[in-house]
Amino acid sequence: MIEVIGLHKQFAENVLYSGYSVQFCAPKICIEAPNGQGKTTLLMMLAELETRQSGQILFSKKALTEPHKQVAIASDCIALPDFLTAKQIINLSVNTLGCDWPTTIIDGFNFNEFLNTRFDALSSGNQKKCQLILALMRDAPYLLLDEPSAALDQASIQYLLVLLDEYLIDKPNGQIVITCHEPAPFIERGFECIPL
Ligand SMILES: Nc1ncnc2c1ncn2[C@@H]1O[C@H](COP(=O)(O)OP(=O)(O)OP(=O)(O)O)[C@@H](O)[C@H]1O
Repeated sequence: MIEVIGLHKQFAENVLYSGYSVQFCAPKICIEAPNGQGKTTLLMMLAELETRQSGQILFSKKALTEPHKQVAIASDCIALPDFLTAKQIINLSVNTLGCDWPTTIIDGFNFNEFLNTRFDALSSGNQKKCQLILALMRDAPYLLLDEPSAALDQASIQYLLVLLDEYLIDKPNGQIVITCHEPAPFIERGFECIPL
């Protein structure tokens, strides 16, 4: 369970969260809220890639000790070295995090033919696939996906849904949190929708 307690977050004068508390109890959560409400910022704070002014974030009642091992996140907000090819970027994760080369996920997303394309030359859907591959290959117990279906073709959305169906099977304390403006397919697959 992920628990946010008394969160305060603002950018300059823009207060996004003031004394915000929430418990994400269901294994699969979909956060739905209008543009600009702070969904991406919340995911980034959960992954400790964005600071907060105050408040606590607990995972199974504890603060994270090794965020890069415990949490994997995919978001357009996370800048990738876009002068590298997709294969080189994936290899960075293989080498630095000790993950296996994600053959099955790359095949599932029909991404093989784009591996030698520079990230900045990929289409938006293929950039999204690359971000998802990088997060999913880490097999972390907590998986955070920021608008994972945005820009994906239908076949890839279906593949993602199957992957997410199976993701938690070997992770009894794991959780998936996504943000999504079109949550219907995720709700059909057992995601609980939570407003901010
Ligand atoms: N690094 C930053 N510096 C300043 N303001 C920021 C920064 N990151 C986000 N914001 C602001 O915080 C607010 C919330 O942004 P965020 O991206 O979290 O919203 P969101 O709910 O994910 O929106 P969307 O549905 O459009 O993706 C916006 O007003 C945004 O401009």
